[in-house]
Amino acid sequence: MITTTGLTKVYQSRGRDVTALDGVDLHVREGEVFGVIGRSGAGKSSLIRCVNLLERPTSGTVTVDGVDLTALAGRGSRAGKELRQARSRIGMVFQHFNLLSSRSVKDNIELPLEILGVTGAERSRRALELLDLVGLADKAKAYPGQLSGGQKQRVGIARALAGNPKVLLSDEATSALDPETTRSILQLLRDLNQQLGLTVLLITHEMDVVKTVCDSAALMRQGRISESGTVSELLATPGSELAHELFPVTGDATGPDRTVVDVTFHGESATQPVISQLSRTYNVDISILGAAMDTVGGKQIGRMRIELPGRYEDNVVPVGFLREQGLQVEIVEADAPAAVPVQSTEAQDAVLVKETVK
Ligand SMILES: Nc1ncnc2c1ncn2[C@@H]1O[C@H](COP(=O)(O)OP(=O)(O)OP(=O)(O)O)[C@@H](O)[C@H]1O
Repeated sequence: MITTTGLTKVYQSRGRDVTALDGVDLHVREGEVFGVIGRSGAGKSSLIRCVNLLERPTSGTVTVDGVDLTALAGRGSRAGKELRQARSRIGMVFQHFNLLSSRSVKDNIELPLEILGVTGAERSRRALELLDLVGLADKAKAYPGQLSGGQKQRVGIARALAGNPKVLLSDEATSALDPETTRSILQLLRDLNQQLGLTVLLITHEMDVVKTVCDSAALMRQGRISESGTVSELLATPGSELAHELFPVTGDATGPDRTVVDVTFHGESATQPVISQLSRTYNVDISILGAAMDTVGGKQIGRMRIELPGRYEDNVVPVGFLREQGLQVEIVEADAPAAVPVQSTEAQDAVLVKETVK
């Protein structure tokens, strides 16, 4: 639904170039909630603003629902109209809501429809329908100043949906809200995604947002996407930073000559009693050093750090058993908190582990 290729944005600031986006390739599938996470200054806002051409990319392309927006930009007044039409199929929600304080809630929602030239009666019908959809049917006549932050954001979301968009862009939509209101707004985005088949691209600096609502995620750093994929793919990627942030586990070996293993459970494997099977099959005592279990997109996913007696060389077979159960397995280096990715074959395992585990 959204594809960017080689997206680059260079700002001119006080006579020097600031590269905010440095060749971003992004692929957001139809109907998914896709989160881009990164620290302040990573380029997230630039990315989302380039996706709907609020900001003109320096180079690269943006395609939304099959339309190359970058080709429409800058082609004079006719192309401007095409671009405006394409943009009306992309809703945007802002961190600080951007509501007009002098207009009622209903009139705020009608604004984009006015710009699109929709008739008064139709505008009114649509605004009331949208207010109902976001749970604010009784606030049509209220003014933004009379609403809570969460209610303002609901109005912002209703306004973003006025043009019947297929895509919703969310620029830190919950950053100004308290945790409980954040949850309710994320739930609303999820409901809209499912009810309307809406594709949602959101940017955030909060891992909890990704965990709560996203099907897929990308990590952004210094204007680049350093990793991306569905949550399941990320969890299955050895050494994935996002996976570790989503499911942090800690715990040190209880002594020398121990094998510490991070095991990730998702899908079917999450409900199988693999640890007790492992213990019984190989007559090995297993200690749990740390664990994080959660539900993501309705699926149970989790990560556990376990310890087996003996060095890795003594545990190649039990570790292989875990892999055969469909689990993602990473051997943890003795002194480092982060897991060391282990390659697929046992021979590679041994080499890598010898290099990293003393
Ligand atoms: N209009 C601008 N002019 C000059 N530099 C800019 C402009 N907008 C952004 N930048 C710079 O581009 C880089 C990326 O900024 P951007 O706002 O996209 O990051 P971000 O990840 O959204 O950060 P934040 O969460 O703090 O908004 C930063 O170095 C920023 O200072």
